[in-house]
Amino acid sequence: MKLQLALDDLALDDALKLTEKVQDYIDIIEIGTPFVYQEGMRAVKTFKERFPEKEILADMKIMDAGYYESEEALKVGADYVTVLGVTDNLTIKGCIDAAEKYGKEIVVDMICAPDLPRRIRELENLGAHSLAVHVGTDQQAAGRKPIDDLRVMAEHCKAAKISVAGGISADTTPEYAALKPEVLIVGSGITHAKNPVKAAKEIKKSMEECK
Ligand SMILES: O=C([C@H](O)CO)[C@H](O)[C@H](O)COP(=O)(O)O
Repeated sequence: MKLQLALDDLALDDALKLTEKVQDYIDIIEIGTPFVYQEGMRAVKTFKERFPEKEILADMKIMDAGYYESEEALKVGADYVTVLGVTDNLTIKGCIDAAEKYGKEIVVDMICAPDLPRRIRELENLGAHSLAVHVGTDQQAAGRKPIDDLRVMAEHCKAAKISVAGGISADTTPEYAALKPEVLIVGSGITHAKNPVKAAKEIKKSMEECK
C-alpha cells in the first residue's frame, strides 16, 4: 500500500519544504488540482527534479482533450495523471493511450460518478490502470466520507488498482487501510496537521500494520 501526499493549497516553496520533512513516509507526491491551477506544469517538473526517487501524480482532473492534456504532464515527468470518471470514454481512452506511450499510468477519479459498479466495469474494460474513490472538499464540508464507496470499489473492482481520498487523517487511516486499497491519499490530514511529520509517520505506521 502506497501513501500519496496531496499538495493542494501551498505555495511552491512551502510545498517543497513540507515534502522534504515528510518524504521518508511518502511514496507518491500529488501536485493537487489547486496547485496545478496556481503553478501549472512547472510544479510537476520541479518536484520530479527535486524528488527523482518519488512517483509524481498530476491531479489534472481532465474532462476533455484527454491525450493532449495528459501529455502536458507526462512530458515533464508525471508518473500518473488523473482524468474524471464522469467524462466520455473517448477522453479516458485518450489519457490511457498517452500514458502508455510514456510507460506511465492514468488514475480515473470517480468523484460524483453515479452507479459505481457499472462505471467500474466500463472503465476496467477500457483498460484504466487505477480507479480513485474520492469525496471532494465541498462534499466533505457537507459531512460525506469515502468509506462506503471504497467498500463498493473493493467489491466490484477486478483488475484496476484502487486509490482512496477524501479527508483521511491519522485518526481515520486504520478503517481505510483495513480495506487494502493500493494507494491511500492524504492531503489536509498531513498538510494542515499541527505536526505534519508526526501525522505522516502515524499514517504510514497504520498502513504498515494493515499489510
Ligand atoms: O483532489 C483533491 C481535492 O479535490 C482538491 O483538489 C484533494 O487532493 C484530495 O481530496 C485529498 O485531499 P484531502 O481530502 O484534504 O485529504
